[in-house]
Amino acid sequence: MAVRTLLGLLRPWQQFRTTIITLRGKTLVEHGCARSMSTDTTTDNLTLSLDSKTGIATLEMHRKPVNGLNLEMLTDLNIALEKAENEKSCKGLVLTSGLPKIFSAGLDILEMYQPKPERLAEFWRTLQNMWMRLYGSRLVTIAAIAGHSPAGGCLMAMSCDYRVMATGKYAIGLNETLLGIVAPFWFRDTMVNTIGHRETERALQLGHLYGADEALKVGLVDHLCDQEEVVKAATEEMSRWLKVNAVARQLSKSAMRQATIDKLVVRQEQDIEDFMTFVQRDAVQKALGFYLQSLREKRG
Ligand SMILES: CCCCCCCCC/C=C/C(=O)SCCNC(=O)CCNC(=O)[C@H](O)C(C)(C)COP(=O)(O)OP(=O)(O)OC[C@H]1O[C@@H](n2cnc3c(N)ncnc32)[C@H](O)[C@@H]1OP(=O)(O)O
Repeated sequence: MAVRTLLGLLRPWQQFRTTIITLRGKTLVEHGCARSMSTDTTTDNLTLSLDSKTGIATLEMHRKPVNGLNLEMLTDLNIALEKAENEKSCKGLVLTSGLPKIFSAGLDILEMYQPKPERLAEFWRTLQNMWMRLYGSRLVTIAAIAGHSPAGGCLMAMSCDYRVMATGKYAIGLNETLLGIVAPFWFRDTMVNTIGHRETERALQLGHLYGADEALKVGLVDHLCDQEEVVKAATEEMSRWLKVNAVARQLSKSAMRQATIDKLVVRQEQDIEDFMTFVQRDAVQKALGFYLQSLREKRG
């Protein structure tokens, strides 16, 4: 009972580790690595490694074919982010992809199409927790985007402190309306905080996917470079951020972001209910089915 009361005082994402272990009984494959201070972490979906000299961790997503965010991938992301956060020597995190031409295709649509209600709720809660953890991280977070980054992929990138994107034919943005769905309020808030109200309003209604040049112009990304240079450029930028007094920087970040996170904290359960009601509507299921079909047909 005492433990329960104590857990109740913690923020949802602080409770997460306990939840994962209790609900999913999931353990990660861990192995020592010469580069890391303690251990590196590899799962089917990602690798987390820490450079002990610089204090910079790299979180590389590699869930084939497109880094679609399903429940297991989101769970791994939460565990990896918590691990980096808790490692005292870790100061910054580069979020990137090990797959060619893809940062992340966003949410795995199969999680939302013909879903099982229990899993659907857990999926959404795990996504909420991942966003709160990443957006509110004490670490300097930089997204190294060397590929497409629609919807949930764009959310992850926007949740970082800085974005480096590859020049080329890649697209980034919140394209939910193209699927016949609606970006939830905390996706929208994150975009407003990144590129401003008017540009977000336009982008959301149109489901606009920005090319790299246009994304730079509106401030959706901060720097462009060649595909091969993306991680290097992110790491170089990181060293500039790490020169700033960490406490002052963290307090400034929190002053800018905490109110946005708190909006979801107080509405987390309602948001899960809203999501479940919306996604299970016949019209939405139909639209998702058409969209999946169009993706498959594109391949021929
Ligand atoms: C009130 C509150 C309300 C709340 C209401 C609900 C709010 C929900 C918010 C939603 C957020 C989201 O992120 S929704 C997800 C949005 N994501 C997208 O629209 C991306 C769709 N994908 C693409 O555009 C492309 O795949 C892209 C990423 C550019 C890569 O193109 P490529 O040519 O390299 O690859 P493809 O051949 O297209 O894809 C390879 C395979 O991966 C599959 N695939 C691609 N993206 C996928 C995806 N997101 N989920 C599942 N599967 C996907 C394809 O079907 C193919 O499957 P096979 O043919 O079987 O091999």
